[in-house]
Amino acid sequence: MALEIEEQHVESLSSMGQKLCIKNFIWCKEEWPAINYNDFADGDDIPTISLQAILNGKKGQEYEKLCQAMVSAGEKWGFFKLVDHGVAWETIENFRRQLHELFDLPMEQKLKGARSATLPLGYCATNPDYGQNLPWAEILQLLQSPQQVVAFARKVFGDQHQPFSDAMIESMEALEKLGMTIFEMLAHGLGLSDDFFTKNFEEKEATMIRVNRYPPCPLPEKCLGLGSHTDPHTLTILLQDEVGGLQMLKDDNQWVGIRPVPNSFVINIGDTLEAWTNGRLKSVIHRALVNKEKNRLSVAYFLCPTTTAIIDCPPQLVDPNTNPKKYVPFTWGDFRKELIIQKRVLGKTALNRYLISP
Ligand SMILES: O=C(O)CCC(=O)C(=O)O
Ligand SMILES: [Fe+2]
Repeated sequence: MALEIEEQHVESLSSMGQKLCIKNFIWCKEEWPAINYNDFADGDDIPTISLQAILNGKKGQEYEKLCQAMVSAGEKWGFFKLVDHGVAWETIENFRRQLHELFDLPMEQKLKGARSATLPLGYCATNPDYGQNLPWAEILQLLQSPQQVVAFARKVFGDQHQPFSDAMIESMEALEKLGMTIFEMLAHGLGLSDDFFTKNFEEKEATMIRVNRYPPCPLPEKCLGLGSHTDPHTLTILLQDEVGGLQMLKDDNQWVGIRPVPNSFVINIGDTLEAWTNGRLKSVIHRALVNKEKNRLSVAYFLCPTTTAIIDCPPQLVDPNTNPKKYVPFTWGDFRKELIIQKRVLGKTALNRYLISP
């Protein structure tokens, strides 16, 4: 019976001419999840931060408290949930609807916007770079570039591209604005000038969005939507739907599910921000599980600095005795090149090359 399942053709993730079976997606045993996609340990969840008190733009005592709370969450968990964040929920709902419509199209039509062999931008069914341990996911990656969004949408939808293009561009703009607010708050909470990070984000097109849609999977105990990894960028704003499946690895080496909350974002620190803050803010390993019944949609918005931005931790975050400088300065462009060559990042291997004493 088990073998029969493994021989089943995976239509939703097989590109044209490719015939993938479930067994192609089975991960090595060490990676098999021991807890389910919908297991959430109450009390052990990441902190929730509400921006309600500062939505009117006033920066009083409440602002100080929130900045501190954000930094503490970044230090202890590397993750937090953000509610009352100021992004109109209709914008997000419409975006999600458009994304589902895209993924619901016949494979043939989606492949009109397929990524090329050299640039990981566009649509792909699972990830062809991986060879083994294939992610059980359809993926769309695009840069924050209205021209690129429209070019992609035109390939897939032709003259009917406008609703998709508009929804994608509007959401990217809202996420960018939210990202800058978070960066200002983190800088403030760390005792840096408020624009310490944001002034390095002038090149909007450096930022990337990845949409993951995980189809129902007949063998969720042996497959993964996305294997354990850290995000190499600076900060991720993640939108997950109500299904659940995102898990993070706590410092006691236990996986914990991040319970979906309506109208919220999950924010996590990436490797580059960990280096930028000399290890104060933590980039934490996480993964996405799949399930037997439901499609799951998640959108990861990876904030990336300008190509020439120099990632160098400020002196305020270095103490020669207790916390010496951990990384040599590097540019985002240099690190990004490494990431493209390396293709699959396991742990923080790409960043390790900048460690002062590995
Ligand atoms: O699907 C999720 O919840 C996680 C996605 C993620 O970690 C990523 O795209 O980097
Ligand atoms: Fe991630």
